[in-house]
Amino acid sequence: MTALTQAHCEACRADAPKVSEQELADLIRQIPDWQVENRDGILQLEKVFAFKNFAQALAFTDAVGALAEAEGHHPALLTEWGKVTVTWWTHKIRGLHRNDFIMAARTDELAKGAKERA
Ligand SMILES: C[C@H](O)[C@H](O)[C@H]1CNC2=NC(N)=NC(=O)C2=N1
Repeated sequence: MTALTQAHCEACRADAPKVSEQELADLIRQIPDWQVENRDGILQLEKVFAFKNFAQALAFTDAVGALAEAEGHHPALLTEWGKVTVTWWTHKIRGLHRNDFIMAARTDELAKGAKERA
């Protein structure tokens, strides 16, 4: 299986299966800093990224947005002075798909790059 950071999203269909409990347990271990949130029965992956100021937070937001557009899979983004909250889930299936874990891992890669450029 391709490492999450090297993987790409598959086109997600409304009848795609959510990750099983076992898959969730295996996948969350690969992105240990992310929290699994349950919002109205919808499982989501969430992480807060810290930055020196708003400009860096905004630049990271733009980078995540570009990744989302490239992969056709989009997060919720809350951009504030010095921090960005990123939330991934698959709207079509109202839950978590492997795509969400791929995008969380690739979001971490972008954050590393953002901090190095700081
Ligand atoms: C038509 C478009 O490709 C779909 O609506 C995509 C867009 N981006 C998406 N992003 C996420 N997170 N979940 C989806 O179900 C989804 N569907």
